[in-house]
Amino acid sequence: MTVTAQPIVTAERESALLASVPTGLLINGRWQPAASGKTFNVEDPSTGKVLLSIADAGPVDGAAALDAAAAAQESWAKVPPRERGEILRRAFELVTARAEDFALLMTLEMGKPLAEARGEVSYGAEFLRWFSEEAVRAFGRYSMSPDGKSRLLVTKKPVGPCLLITPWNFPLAMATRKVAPAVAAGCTMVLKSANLTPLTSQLFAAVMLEAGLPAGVLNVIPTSTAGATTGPLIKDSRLRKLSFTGSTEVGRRLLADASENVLRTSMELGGNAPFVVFEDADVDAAVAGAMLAKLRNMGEACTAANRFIVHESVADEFAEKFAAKMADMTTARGTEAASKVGPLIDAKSRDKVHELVSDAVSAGAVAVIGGAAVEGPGYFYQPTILKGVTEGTRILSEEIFGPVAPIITFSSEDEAVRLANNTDYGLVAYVFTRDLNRGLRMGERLETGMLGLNAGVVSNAAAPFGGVKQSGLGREGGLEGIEEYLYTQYIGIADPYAG
Ligand SMILES: NC(=O)c1ccc[n+]([C@@H]2O[C@H](COP(=O)([O-])OP(=O)(O)OC[C@H]3O[C@@H](n4cnc5c(N)ncnc54)[C@H](O)[C@@H]3O)[C@@H](O)[C@H]2O)c1
Ligand SMILES: O=CCCC(=O)O
Repeated sequence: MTVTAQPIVTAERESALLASVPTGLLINGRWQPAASGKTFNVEDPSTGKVLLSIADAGPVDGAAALDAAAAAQESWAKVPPRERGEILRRAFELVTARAEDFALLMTLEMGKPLAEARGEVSYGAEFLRWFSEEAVRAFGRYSMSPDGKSRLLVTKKPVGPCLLITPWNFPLAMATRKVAPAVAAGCTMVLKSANLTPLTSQLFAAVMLEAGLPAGVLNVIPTSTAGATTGPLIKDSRLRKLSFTGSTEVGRRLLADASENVLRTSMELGGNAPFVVFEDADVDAAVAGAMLAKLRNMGEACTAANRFIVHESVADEFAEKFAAKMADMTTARGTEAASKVGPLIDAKSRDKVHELVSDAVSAGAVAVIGGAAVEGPGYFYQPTILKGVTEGTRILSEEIFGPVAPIITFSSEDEAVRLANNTDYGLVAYVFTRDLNRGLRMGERLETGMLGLNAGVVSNAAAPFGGVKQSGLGREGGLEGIEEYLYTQYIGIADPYAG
């Protein structure tokens, strides 16, 4: 749908916000230029225009950032948990107070509609609040050995300096989901933000300093040369943990690099979520869930439903109702009043989405709606539904990362399970059914780290987020999130009653 321009923020407001974003590297509490003096451009994916140029870290800056993190580790680990929690709580209040700035910045650099960006601010800020509460609960235990002859003291300690690498698609939440538990646990950090969307991390780091985080605890090194800048850090024996969110392809390479020093790792990788609609589902509820699971973040989410596996008896009704909702999804710059779907992140991503659609169509699929890029500036793609997709088509095995919903049908529960599990990924699945036992059976049979039961979104700071198979290792958020930044130490104590 074409719309007349009706921006809800002025150009002056955009410029003023951009002018307030720190453009340096954050090393040891100071914003500074890259040692090489180099900068790189950050672009608006709705227009292709440059928003800002920021310092471009290289290996020398990476080393300085790790020096700062390593030097701060001992004193930071001694800061009382309550104090660490209070810094996080203040950061939560500050991000919330500046919610409009964070939302607009994400819309500008990443493209998501402003309303969605506001949703990400709440989601991202919640990790700060959640871990402000968890900071004081990293308990160990004291117990008697089974033979009664000795005592066992088990404590939790911060793992030490961490390298955090984040993707471009959720510029705030992917950073807070790592930084908050690391702060709570008492770890120092080097954050390598995504080169396509580094601005939100810059503003977030400024807020962390304002909240009272001591110099050196969080160091931020945006860079256009990710491998060259972070590679030496992964090999440095002072680094104790790598937490990566991004593609399975890059994660696999980093895991190999991390094996050299036997680093602790957390890997939040790609997904290929099945969205299963049974014949007994409430089809309207399934369509509402599908809109969320598919169109949240323009489909650029690891949790995005990638394969709609629909019972043959309700497939036509589901596709028609889904298409009617998709037809209302106006594509426009996220600052436009009418915008419901923003641009994809770049031309490469948009072209890859179209390649997958064309491949499916040439194998016999039919576009119920959409099926093409949107003409004009920016990297917009039409919300698309494909019917009659056949097993073995590329679109069913690769992450689409765009607003495209391929539908494949099934006739029995066993077939639905087989189709859903037929992937190397295992992040999340969605199941729509009115039969609770069937829902629980699907939970037991599906090979995923998370399941949305009659729900199109599972993301929640209080829940353990993460996958199995090639979707990753470890969990972020929930009670489990802080454990990724702690190690267990055991002290064996002689029998206190012995002579
Ligand atoms: N499981 C999750 O929680 C989760 C969350 C968000 C995104 N993702 C996944 O992320 C992908 C999209 O994000 P992306 O395109 O930014 O992924 P990506 O793997 O291309 O990049 C992720 C990050 O790694 C950096 N990077 C790339 N090569 C590197 C190297 N050799 N050494 C060090 N760092 C390197 C990038 O600069 C970026 O900061 C999708 O596959 C999506 O499913 C997963
Ligand atoms: O892209 C994946 C992260 C999505 C989320 O945290 O909800």
